Amino acid sequence: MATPHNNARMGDIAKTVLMPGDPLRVEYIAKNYMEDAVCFNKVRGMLGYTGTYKGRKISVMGSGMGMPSMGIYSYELYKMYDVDNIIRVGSAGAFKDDINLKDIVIAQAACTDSNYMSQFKLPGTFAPVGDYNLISTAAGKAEDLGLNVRVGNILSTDSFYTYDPLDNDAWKRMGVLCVDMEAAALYANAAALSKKALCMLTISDHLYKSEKLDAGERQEGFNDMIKLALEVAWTQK
Ligand SMILES: O=P(O)(O)O[C@H]1O[C@H](CO)[C@@H](O)[C@H]1O
Ligand SMILES: O=c1cc[nH]c(=O)[nH]1
Repeated sequence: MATPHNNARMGDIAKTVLMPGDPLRVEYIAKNYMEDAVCFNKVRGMLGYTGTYKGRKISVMGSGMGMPSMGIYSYELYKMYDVDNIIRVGSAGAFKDDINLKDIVIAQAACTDSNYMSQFKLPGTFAPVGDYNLISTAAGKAEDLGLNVRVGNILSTDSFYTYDPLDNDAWKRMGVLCVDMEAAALYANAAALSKKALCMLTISDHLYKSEKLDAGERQEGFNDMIKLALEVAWTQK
């Protein structure tokens, strides 16, 4: 049962899917961390692989960039392919001064400047939150692996380039740790479809220190986060 964006058949995709924005990060994870990885999707270059990690079936698929793209791919995985858990493994720009390049942030919740939530027709403001079980499992596994992670509030924005730097200042003042472009849509879809989601991010840019990773480091420099996400995925049935 293919969709307009995914060629996989029912059963090709595991119950837990790791989801980076970049499809080349998908290939990197499949080839370096999974055994017997088989490609289930190439439509639009949005690669998807299923393989095993420590004997457990796990998939990895790209989301593309931005809330509409994450909205499509996560909806189809949850609704059409009966996926239970999506773990986003993304990159982010840091707001807080005590966060540095390559640090890992676990998104407890995701604020947004996007109109994505309007489709749910709520009589107020929705707070997109990660699944508590996945968050606490990730925090515990990070400790086991000796990784120093931050758990907190993030921003999912529609605009990578900010015309008014004061916008970032306002989020920073509210204790928001960093910015990505997809977590809020993922958390909202999980809530709407009674599924589970977690977003973890490696800091690729610091928006107040003018520091950034290059394209190669963005594609392949996220090994600690990938290991952490796989360890969390491994705990899920
Ligand atoms: O590295 P990924 O997972 O794509 O995440 C971040 O990088 C992209 C912007 O460069 C956006 O998708 C943002 O959320
Ligand atoms: O969304 C993102 C991702 C990485 N760096 C940023 O500044 N923003």
